[in-house]
Amino acid sequence: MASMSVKHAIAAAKKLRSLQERFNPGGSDIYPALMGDEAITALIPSGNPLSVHILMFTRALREQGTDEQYEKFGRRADNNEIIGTFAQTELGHGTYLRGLEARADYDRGTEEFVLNTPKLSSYKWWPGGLGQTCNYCIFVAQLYIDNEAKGMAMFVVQIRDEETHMPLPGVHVGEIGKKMGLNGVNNGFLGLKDYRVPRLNMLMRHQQVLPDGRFVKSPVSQVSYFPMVFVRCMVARQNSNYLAQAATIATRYSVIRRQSPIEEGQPEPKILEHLTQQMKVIPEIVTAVVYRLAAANLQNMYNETAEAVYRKDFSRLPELHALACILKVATSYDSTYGIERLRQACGGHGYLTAGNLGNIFAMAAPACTYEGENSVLYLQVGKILMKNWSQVLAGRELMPSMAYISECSKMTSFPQWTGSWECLLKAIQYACVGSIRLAFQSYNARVQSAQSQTAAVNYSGLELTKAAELHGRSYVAGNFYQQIVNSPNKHQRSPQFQKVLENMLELHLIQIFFRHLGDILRFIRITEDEISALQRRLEEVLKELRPDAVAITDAFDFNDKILSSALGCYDGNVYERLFEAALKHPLNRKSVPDFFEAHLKPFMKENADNAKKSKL
Ligand SMILES: CC(C)(COP(=O)(O)OP(=O)(O)OC[C@H]1O[C@@H](n2cnc3c(N)ncnc32)[C@H](O)[C@@H]1OP(=O)(O)O)[C@@H](O)C(=O)NCCC(=O)NCCSC(=O)/C=C/CC(=O)O
Ligand SMILES: Cc1cc2nc3c(=O)[nH]c(=O)nc-3n(C[C@H](O)[C@H](O)[C@H](O)COP(=O)(O)OP(=O)(O)OC[C@H]3O[C@@H](n4cnc5c(N)ncnc54)[C@H](O)[C@@H]3O)c2cc1C
Repeated sequence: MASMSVKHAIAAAKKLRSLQERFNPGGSDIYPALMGDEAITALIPSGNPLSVHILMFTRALREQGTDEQYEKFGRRADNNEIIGTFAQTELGHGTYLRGLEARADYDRGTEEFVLNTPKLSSYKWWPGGLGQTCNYCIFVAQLYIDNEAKGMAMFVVQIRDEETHMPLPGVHVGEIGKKMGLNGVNNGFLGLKDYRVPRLNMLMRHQQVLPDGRFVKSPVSQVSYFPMVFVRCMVARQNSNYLAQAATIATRYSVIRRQSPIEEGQPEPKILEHLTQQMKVIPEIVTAVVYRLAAANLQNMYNETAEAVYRKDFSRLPELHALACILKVATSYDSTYGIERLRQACGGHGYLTAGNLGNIFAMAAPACTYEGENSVLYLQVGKILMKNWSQVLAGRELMPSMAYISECSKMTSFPQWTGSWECLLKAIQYACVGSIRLAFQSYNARVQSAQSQTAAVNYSGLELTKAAELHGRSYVAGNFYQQIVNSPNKHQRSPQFQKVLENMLELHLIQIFFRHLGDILRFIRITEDEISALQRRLEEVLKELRPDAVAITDAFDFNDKILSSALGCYDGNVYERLFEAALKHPLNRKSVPDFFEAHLKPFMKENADNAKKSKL
């Protein structure tokens, strides 16, 4: 599987390179890299072994290396002359980066770093492509000068000979084993023993070790985390894509499959005529659209921040970090939940490999873990919200994406309930700010009672993660509302299209309202009649969107090859394709399977003989 994936990945990378040269010669590299990875990954159901090379190795060289280091390593990496990965996680540490055990000791005598993974738990473990594909990596290690720890640093390390691909002396490298999915990626392990690299192999754009061993600290230590921020932004886009693929498959299947008359004596309807089926499928279509728009917004913010960081302006890093965490978590959680719900909406055929929904789930699910495990990133955002609440209490202005927190903090009570979109959006924001206030009271009480900040974060973790989740909902719903209601290009839309968008906004806001009804009722009084009215509107808007469901998913414009699903093909010939896939199964090559003579027949004969004996 790995070699097939590498072959496909190389072919796709070549194709994309030629497309880029044709349509976007010398254009900005960020989009093709994204498109390249998404397109290659979409074409290789077992995952793209070049993904981390495209998304992290080349980017880290560009953003963390000096211009000279980019000339030496980055150009060759961008041109796929060398293939690398991002080797940060270890067998014993993934989340707590300050606990990483791999070490780089500076030898001023030879102006080299001596790299070691001192224990088994220090081995790098997980990096994509590390097992068999890569001949280089970015090796993340704790920097030591005269045995004094200086923090994390990144090193360009060649791990295999460029001609023979043999592991170099001092390198122990291989594949970590079968996974739930993405088995074409050859995630690997790497051990280094007294492995020497020249001083200039340490990426030194933001921090330096001078020849005599003097250390020049980075102006902002967190900028070394920037490669992860990029991938978090990319995950938001990638996982909304996975959800859109699953929604396309389930929608198309739901208008082909007929089952269970709604009226006695009537013909069996398409299953999408059942209201409960509409509730399973249509909200996921809308969620995919909502996250695609939010991810596009975040990507723009990343690009702007990356350019600012290049100019040594680090001011926008904290807001980008918070939003990248929020969107990476919300999109990966909601897409994996949504893909599984869509699989269940396709009955038994949803469980067939030929439907491809299981594989889409297996591709989407690890995003809840990699690039920062979701609960850990929610805690990050919870901490940031605590800091911003202190700013609110001090009357200071907040970052733009948190401005609503200041506004809501000034409200002594929630205004008269109207049920309008603005009312629903404000309700989610108001519940978020209420949660932040409660979390802050708990957190602050702990700090006041002499708990350390780290301990107070841990013991306030449930309230911090709730506040973070509601902040994510507020940001995503607010972005969708702005794009539908206040977009500058709204007048260019036909009234029919605007109506479809508004129906999607109505559905999204009502769905989020019901999903967080408990969180909202904690801070806002809403009567039973007002809630029942929203229930009616939910049923109504599902009915309104039903005729547009296929058109919206067709607009995602996934080629049948990308969907790779017998249930979701454009021509709708589901049963023919399911049967065609079944007949291709190796077990159908012979009428009598080999195991009959070898196992089944003796087993049945033995049982028959025993039965006869017991009768005698
Ligand atoms: C959990 C983390 C963030 C903890 O960071 P740490 O420095 O240990 O401590 P703090 O939480 O106190 O943070 C200090 C300070 O730094 C700010 N900050 C943290 N992260 C960032 C960031 N990325 N950008 C900007 N600022 C950041 C934080 O807000 C604090 O600011 P103050 O103002 O309060 O001082 C860290 O350990 C972490 O990120 N862990 C997760 C590790 C991870 O993401 N690993 C991914 C490995 S690569 C991978 O998975 C690849 C997958 C392949 C694929 O995608 O296919
Ligand atoms: C498919 C895949 C691809 C990957 N590719 C790469 C790669 O290319 N390069 C790379 O370097 N890494 C890669 N990783 C590793 C990934 O980044 C780590 O798995 C991730 O950072 C989590 O670290 P961990 O697995 O060590 O879990 P741990 O950090 O051990 O966490 C385990 C669990 O403990 C809990 N936990 C941990 N810390 C806290 C906390 N502070 N508060 C509360 N709970 C906590 C969480 O529930 C967490 O799920 C990949 C992982 C996967 C699954």
